[in-house]
Amino acid sequence: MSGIYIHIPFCKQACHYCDFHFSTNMGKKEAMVLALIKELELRKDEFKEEVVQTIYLGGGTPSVLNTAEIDQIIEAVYSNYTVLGAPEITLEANPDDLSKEKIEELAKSPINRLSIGIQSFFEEDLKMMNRAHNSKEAEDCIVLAKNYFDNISIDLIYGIPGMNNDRWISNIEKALDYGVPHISSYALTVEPKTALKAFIDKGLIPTVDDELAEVHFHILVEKLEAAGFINYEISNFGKPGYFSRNNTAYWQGKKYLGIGPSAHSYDVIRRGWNINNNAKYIKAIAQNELPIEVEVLSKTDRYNEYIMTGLRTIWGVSLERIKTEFGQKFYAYLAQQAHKKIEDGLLYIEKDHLLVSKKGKFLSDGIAADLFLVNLS
Ligand SMILES: C[S@@+](CC[C@H](N)C(=O)[O-])C[C@H]1O[C@@H](n2cnc3c(N)ncnc32)[C@H](O)[C@@H]1O
Ligand SMILES: C[S@@+](CC[C@H](N)C(=O)[O-])C[C@H]1O[C@@H](n2cnc3c(N)ncnc32)[C@H](O)[C@@H]1O
Ligand code: SF4
Repeated sequence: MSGIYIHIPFCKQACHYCDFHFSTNMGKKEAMVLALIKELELRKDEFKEEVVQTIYLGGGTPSVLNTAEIDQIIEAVYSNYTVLGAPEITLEANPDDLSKEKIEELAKSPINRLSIGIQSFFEEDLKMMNRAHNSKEAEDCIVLAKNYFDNISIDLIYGIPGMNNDRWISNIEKALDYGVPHISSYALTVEPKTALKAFIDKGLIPTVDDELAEVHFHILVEKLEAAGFINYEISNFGKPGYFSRNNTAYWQGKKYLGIGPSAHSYDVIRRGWNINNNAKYIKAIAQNELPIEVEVLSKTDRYNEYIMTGLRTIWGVSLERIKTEFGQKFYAYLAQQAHKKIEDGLLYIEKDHLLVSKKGKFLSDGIAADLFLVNLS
């Protein structure tokens, strides 16, 4: 099982909180599509033993591409890689791009999973975050998309300053009313060098309140679980049969190739990062150079990575795998570090797997960090 991630580095406008790589200058869109296709060709040997099971167009905003561009990119995957018979092919889309015509066209393309960046159904939140869509577009696009796509996910953000519990509950209830089978939901994070950070520093908007985010997270888990969703990863909830195969492969440590500026790649022993500059990326690819920085992962890096991702998921960390893949020294260290957290009710062991309890869930990244190793190899 392996996946290909393709980063589309353009957005119509910058959301105040976002530090992902994108440009609002669409002038290079055509050249970028050609460069992405060429990178797919240049890197095909890295995946010559692999069967691609998921293709994910993320961003940035992939829905700024027209369907001919989307088709060309997916075609380049098929012509250079071995692709499973029925792969999951996701497109991240923003509501303001999803007109009826666009959705109809997308439905004719190979895309079979639509991940829509709703974030909130409320005008106040959307304005505060500087989203390009309004609340009507947020609602209309789901109704339209449901006529053409079965596998739909929406993204929602919580812990937004000014968002009280009632507004957050309404957002969740609207998502449930629309009957989407998958929801990804993130706590608003204040990233350095974003407009959000500058506004908070100047006192123009209240700071993001961690306690509010934790309350929102627990409301989210309770409501979605009651509605039949499984919280299969801290930020991801799916009805049975609708877990994201792409994300699941990441969390289970499968290989993936990241194409496009800022995309990262992983092949179990190495991690690669593409340059996060559109002009430099296009120039390098045109010269048949891969603008990628590669880091070889030590055993300790791989252990830390497995602890971090494993504890975020319902599959947990396999103690057997720790013993066989990393050895007795790693296992003994983990057992010793986990002991206190098990006593405190933050972690538990079930069927030889270490898992985060309900009490520990919101804190899972911090709990994982306490189990990290620094220098064993
Ligand atoms: C990078 S966006 C790409 C997809 C699309 N452009 C969109 O906005 O939905 C993927 C997800 O990351 C979320 N995200 C980005 N920065 C975030 C932040 N600082 N805090 C919480 N969520 C964030 C977005 O809101 C979105 O749901
Ligand atoms: C994991 S995705 C959000 C999940 C998604 N809404 C879904 O369909 O379930 C969040 C963002 O992570 C980023 N991302 C995912 N894989 C990446 C990769 N290999 N390289 C760079 N960015 C990546 C993209 O910006 C993407 O928008
Ligand atoms: S959240 Fe999505 S639309 Fe907003 S700037 Fe980031 S990538 Fe672009």
